[in-house]
Amino acid sequence: MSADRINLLRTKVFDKSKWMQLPRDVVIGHDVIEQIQAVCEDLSLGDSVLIVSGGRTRDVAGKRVEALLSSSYDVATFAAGEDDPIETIRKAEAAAAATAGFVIGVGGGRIIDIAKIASYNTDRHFISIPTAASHDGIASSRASVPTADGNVSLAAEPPIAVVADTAIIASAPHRLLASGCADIIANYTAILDWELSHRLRCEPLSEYALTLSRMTAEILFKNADLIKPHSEEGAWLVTKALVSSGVAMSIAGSSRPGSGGEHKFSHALERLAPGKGLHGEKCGIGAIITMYLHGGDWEGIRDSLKKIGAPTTPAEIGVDDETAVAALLAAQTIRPERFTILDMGLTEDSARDLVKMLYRE
Ligand SMILES: NC(=O)C1=CN([C@@H]2O[C@H](COP(=O)(O)OP(=O)(O)OC[C@H]3O[C@@H](n4cnc5c(N)ncnc54)[C@H](OP(=O)(O)O)[C@@H]3O)[C@@H](O)[C@H]2O)C=CC1
Ligand SMILES: O=C(CO)COP(=O)(O)O
Ligand SMILES: [Zn+2]
Repeated sequence: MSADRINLLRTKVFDKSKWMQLPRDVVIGHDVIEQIQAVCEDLSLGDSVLIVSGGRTRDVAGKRVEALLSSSYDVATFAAGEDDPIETIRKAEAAAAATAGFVIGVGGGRIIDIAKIASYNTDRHFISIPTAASHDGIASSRASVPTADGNVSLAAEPPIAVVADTAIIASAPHRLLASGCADIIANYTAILDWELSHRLRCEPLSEYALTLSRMTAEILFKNADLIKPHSEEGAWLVTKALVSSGVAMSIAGSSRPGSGGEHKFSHALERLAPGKGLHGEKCGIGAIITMYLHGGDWEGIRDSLKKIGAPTTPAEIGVDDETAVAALLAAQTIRPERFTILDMGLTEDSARDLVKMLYRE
C-alpha cells in the first residue's frame, strides 16, 4: 500500500514544503479537557464538529468531550472500531465530509491518527486530545497507518490545537507512558543518524530542529526518576517532550529529527512481527543497538529505558532473536533514501552478534 493511496480525497493542494506548520493552542494540565469549548471558540473553527473516539477511551474522555461541546456545537461522533485501518479512515473521512467543520480526535495514538488523516484528507482542521502520551504523533504532522505489509508513514498536518489532560494521561496504563518516553529517548539516535547523513551525504540539517529534538531526549533522560506509574508530574513531563518533538519535526519539515535507524528497525518489526509491542517500545529497543553502533552510551539508553519501565529486549515484546536480526537487516530496505547507521553494510553475522551481546536481560 503506497502512502498516496491513503491521501486520495484531499482537494486543497498547495506547495507547503516551505511552510512551518505548528499547533496554535497547546493546553497541558490537570482537567484541561474542561477547556475544550474555550479552545474551539478561540479558534473559530465553525459550529459543527466530528468527534473521533476509541473503544476504551470513550468513557475516559470521548463522552466527556461530546457533553462539553453539545450545548454550543452540532456534534457528530465517530467511534473507531478495530476493523481494517484503511476502511476505518475512509469511514471517518465520510463522516467528516458529511457533518463537520472541524474534527477532534480523543484517544490513543491510533485514534489521533485517524482524526489527523481524515481531517487532512477532507481539508479540515483537527484538534488532538490524547488520552495517552504514547508517542509524538499527538502533536506532529506525521501519521502512521498499519497495513498488511507494515505501517505506512504519512505526512499530514499537525493539530491546530492539542488539549492534553494530564489527569487522564496519568490514568492510562503505565506501559503507554513508558512507550512515549522510549519514543523520545530514541530521538538521541535519530539525530545522530541525521548528523551522520549530513556529514557523509550532505543531507540538509536544521540545527534548530536537531537541538530541540535532542533537548526532549535530554530532559526525559535526566528526569527518568520522575516517570512513575500514574504520576501526573511524569505525564506532564512526557507530554511536553512529545509536543516539542512534534514541533521539531514541523521545523524540519519531516520526521528526520525523530526517526532514524531505530524507527526503521521498529517499522521492520511492524512487518515481521505485527502486533508485537507498542511503537515507542520498539524504537527504544532499536535505539540500544543504533547507539552502540554510533559508539555512544548504549548502556545509558538501556538503563534509562529500564528505569522508566520500557522494554530493553525484543523478548520482552514477544520477538525472538532471529526476528530481531531479520528486522535489523530489513531496516535497510525501509525508506532507503533516509540514510542511517543501519545502512552502512550491517552483515547478518554482526547483526546476530549485536542481538546476542546487547539484548541480554
Ligand atoms: N503519528 C505518528 O507519528 C505515529 C503513529 N503511530 C500509530 O499510532 C498507533 C499506536 O498508538 P498507541 O498510542 O501506541 O496505541 P493505541 O492507540 O493502540 O492505544 C493502545 C490502547 O490504549 C488505550 N488507551 C489510550 N489511552 C488510554 C487511557 N487514558 N486509559 C485507558 N486506555 C487507554 C487505547 O484505547 P482507544 O483505542 O480507545 O484509544 C488502546 O486500546 C498505531 O496505529 C500506529 O500506527 C505510531 C507511531 C508514530
Ligand atoms: O514515529 C515517528 C517519530 O517519533 C514518525 O516517524 P516515521 O516518519 O518513521 O513514521
Ligand atoms: Zn516514533
